Amino acid sequence: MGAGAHVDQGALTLLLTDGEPGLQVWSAEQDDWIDVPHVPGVIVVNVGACLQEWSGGRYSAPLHRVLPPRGDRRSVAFFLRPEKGSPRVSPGERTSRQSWASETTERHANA
Ligand SMILES: O=C(O)CCC(=O)C(=O)O
Ligand SMILES: [Fe+2]
Repeated sequence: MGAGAHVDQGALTLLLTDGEPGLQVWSAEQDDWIDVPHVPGVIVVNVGACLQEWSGGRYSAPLHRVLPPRGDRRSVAFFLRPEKGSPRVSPGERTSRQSWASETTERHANA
């Protein structure tokens, strides 16, 4: 199954993939999608919208997607994130991890 362009909602995502291609990350520099290489045994660490917010933008949550795979594709993701619906304090405002993720995805889309 594929996944549309998004940023992960939480703080960190740890991802194991099986080598079947599909995962891509957006490169503003290249103005294009880039395949995330599969390296056996390597765990992909992805910054999510919460960590971006907490770090004041020092770490940025990358826009990524998963193309519909041609064959069987399996991935295992561990999401480190605040409990659903729990409010988080960011400088000056109170907002939820979901709205950070939507805002960040939107910002990427309009960049
Ligand atoms: O399956 C993948 O490689 C990534 C999935 C993903 O981006 C997600 O679950 O947030
Ligand atoms: Fe994701």
